[in-house]
Order: sequence, then C-alpha cells, then structure tokens
Amino acid sequence: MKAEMAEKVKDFPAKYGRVPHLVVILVGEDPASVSYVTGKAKASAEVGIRNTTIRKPETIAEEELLGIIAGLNADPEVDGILVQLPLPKHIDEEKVIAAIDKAKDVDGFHPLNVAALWQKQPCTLPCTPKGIVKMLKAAGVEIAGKRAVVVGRSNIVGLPVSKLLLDENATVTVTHSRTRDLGEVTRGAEILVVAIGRPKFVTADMVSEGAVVIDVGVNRDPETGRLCGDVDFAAVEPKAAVITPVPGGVGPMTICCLMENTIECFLRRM
Ligand SMILES: Nc1nc(=O)c2c([nH]1)NC[C@@H]1CN(c3ccc(C(=O)N[C@@H](CCC(=O)O)C(=O)O)cc3)C=[N+]21
Repeated sequence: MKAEMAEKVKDFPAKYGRVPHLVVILVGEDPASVSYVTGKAKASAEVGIRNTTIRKPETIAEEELLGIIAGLNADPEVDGILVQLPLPKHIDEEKVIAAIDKAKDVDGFHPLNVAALWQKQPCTLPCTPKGIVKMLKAAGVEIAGKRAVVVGRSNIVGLPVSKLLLDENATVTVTHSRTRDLGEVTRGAEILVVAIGRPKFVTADMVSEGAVVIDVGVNRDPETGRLCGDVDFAAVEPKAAVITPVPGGVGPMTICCLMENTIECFLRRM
C-alpha cells in the first residue's frame, strides 16, 4: 500500500502544486503516544506526505488546544488533522474532536463522520476498522454470510468495525465485558476481531479450528515487558486459518489507512 501511495503522491506536485499535509498534535509525553506519533511521521516520509507534529505540554489549556485546531482548520495548506488520544483528563476529548473540520478529520472520529458511517454515506472511515476489512479482503477471506464476532465495543474500533462487517454482509455479534459465556460466543466465530486491550486475553479454547483471527490489541506482556496483542498468538495460531500478529499486524495497517485517508482528504480539497 505504501509503495502504491508513494507512486501516486509523486505526481501531486506537478498536478496540484503540493503534496498532502498531515498535522499531528501530541499533548504530553506518554511513551506509547510518542512512539505512535513517530510511526506516523515515518510512514508519512515513506509515502511522500508532508508531516508536521505539534508537541504541547501535558498542562496545555483546553482553550489553547482549541485555538490551535481553529488555526489548522483555517489553513489552506493543511489537509489532515490528528489529535493523538488519549488527552489529559482536564481536556474534553469529545469537544476537541468535534472542533476539527470534518473534512480534515483523517481519523474519522468527528461526530459527523461517525453519523455518515452509520448512515452508509460517504465519509472518512476510521483507520483501524478500515484496515481490518482491507486485510480480510487482501487475504481472500469471504466476509458475506460469515459469522463474525467482535470482542469490544469501543467507539474507535469495536463499534465501527462491527458496522463495516455488517456492511460486508457478515452476521455480526458484538461482545463486551458483560457478555456471559464469552468463550461459547467466540467459538462460534468464523471471523474473530479482538479489541479489548487485555494482554493474551483470548486463549486457544475460545477459538474454533479454521477461524480467521484479527488481533487489535497493543499491550505490554506483564511477564516479558514486550509488545503483545489481546490474543495468545502462540496458542491460537495453530488453530487459526489466518491470524494477525502483534507487532506487525493491525497497527501498521492502521497507519497505512491514515496515510490513505490523508490523501483522500487532500484530493477532495483539490
Ligand atoms: N487520534 C488517534 N488516532 C489513532 O489512530 C490512535 C490514537 N489517537 N491513539 C492511540 C491509538 C493506537 N494506535 C496505533 C497505531 C499504530 C500502531 C503500530 O503500528 N504498532 C506497531 C508497533 C509499534 C511499537 O513498536 O510500539 C505494530 O503493531 O507492529 C499501534 C497503535 C493509533 N491510535
């Protein structure tokens, strides 16, 4: 994907006079957030997208952050705005996301983009759910008619990926912390998407032979301190038809979709 996008972007200066410009706002110094933001800058460079990262201290006032967003909204040379989440507790995340121009919302988190998604109208799709469906298709997984089980009901992954799978005509079950007999439900999955944020939560006994397993988790393994997913990969991989690893699966795909969304926002403005 990155090579294809780079090929396309190469022609943009001649065609449009400039390349797409993504602005990432990072508040505070959480090491995980710093590492994700660095990943986004690196991918931008590979694709030929201009990246500006604005770093602000943890103590920034909500008003100042909203002021920065207003400036970026008004800047004709900014195509995409991403505010790295989570934000410090004194800042209202919903208010900040809603302040971003919907046309520059490369995350697809703006309430108008969310509404458009649920109404099947054209919109910027959230990066992780979009990447998951792309991966399934690229791997030749038929989605229509399949039993898909989503573990987790967050606004950024669980809910939107459920909607996208429904749009692909899967029969979707959304499970969560209050689901009874979770293992029984997940064993019924032909496609299992796990996004709950608990290291190695999904064990081999919860997965049926031949299932397609998508692991959205980004956790630290409490024993080794290494990055790990929500799925116990070593135990589940032998049973799965296909499975995404962590690292090297959904995370990099999310970043690719962010690049794609940035290009789409740019092209809509041209
Ligand atoms: N406004 C906003 N948009 C986001 O898209 C967003 C966010 N806030 N806050 C945090 C989450 C998390 N997220 C990841 C993206 C890529 C990897 C990724 O590429 N991970 C690598 C490993 C990276 C490493 O080694 O730390 C991998 O899985 O192979 C992980 C996590 C985007 N998020």
